[in-house]
Amino acid sequence: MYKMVSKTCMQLPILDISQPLQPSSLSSLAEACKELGFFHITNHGISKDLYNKIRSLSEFLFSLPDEMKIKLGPFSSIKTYTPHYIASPFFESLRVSGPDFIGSAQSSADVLFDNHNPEFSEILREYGTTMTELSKKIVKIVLMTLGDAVERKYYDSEFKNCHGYLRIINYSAPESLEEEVEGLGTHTDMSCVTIVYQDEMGGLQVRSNQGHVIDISPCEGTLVVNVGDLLQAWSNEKLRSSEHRVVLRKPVNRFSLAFFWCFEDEKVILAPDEVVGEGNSRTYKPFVCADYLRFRESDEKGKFEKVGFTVRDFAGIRLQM
Ligand SMILES: O=C(O)CCC(=O)C(=O)O
Ligand SMILES: [Fe+2]
Repeated sequence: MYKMVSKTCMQLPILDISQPLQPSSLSSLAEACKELGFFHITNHGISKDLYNKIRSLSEFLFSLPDEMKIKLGPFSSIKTYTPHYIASPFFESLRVSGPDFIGSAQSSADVLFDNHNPEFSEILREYGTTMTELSKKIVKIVLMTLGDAVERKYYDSEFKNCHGYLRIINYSAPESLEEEVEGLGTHTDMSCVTIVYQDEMGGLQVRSNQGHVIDISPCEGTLVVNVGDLLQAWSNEKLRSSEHRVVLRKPVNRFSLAFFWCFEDEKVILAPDEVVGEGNSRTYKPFVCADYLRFRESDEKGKFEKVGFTVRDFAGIRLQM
């Protein structure tokens, strides 16, 4: 696995997602998507109040005994819960899948709560539908960074069947704080784009092209967006899916919401000629989305999105020197 060695700080572009795109924003965004694959969005429509509600209801859920939570997975039929020690000793998460966010949240809540709890599923419906709309907007804008015609020509034909799921993540507080610990190991995301609501703790880090570790510090009112493996492959690496991780530095728990926007399972991912560009070679073989997801989930090295078995290892074409 790659060792994160040196640290640098960097200001990411902040995109106002409520406004029509300005040419000046497009150029800084194009640069960010190409170099790092990370940027911030603001005026995204998720209030602090909505986040706090999800946080307090989820914290109650995560505080339940392990024998209750384990009824939600990973070895039960429902498989929405990832317990500690799969990704890291500090990490546990609950998955809520779209497009029926209400049904998905309710099916987890029904197992855990005796009495029907409509509030939990209702706020997750609100979060999920807002994220769905944001993801569509973000994909359109990211495609525009590849040229205006790319978005017009390919959004409807290639991206209209995308779907999303939310991972509610609870990082428990580390006890000893002699040095920082890894809450989530270095990985790339198996998405087209990911939208993360991180709390004020910080700790999200990304590795740049040059191998520098960059802190994605929390920035009031903004969400973090990153490009995932599916879009990296579809764009013939014109868009970058960067390795990132989460470190814990303080003896308090960290809470984040990560929303993954993905191609449909049966989609064949192949960069269009226009995106590859004349004179360039294609760097990925065509592949079926679900086959890649299975590759990541079934292979020991690919477990929980560990680096070493990513989309490049799966479908990358090694260019002859
Ligand atoms: O918790 C975070 O801030 C990021 C989580 C993440 O990278 C992931 O779930 O893929
Ligand atoms: Fe991630």
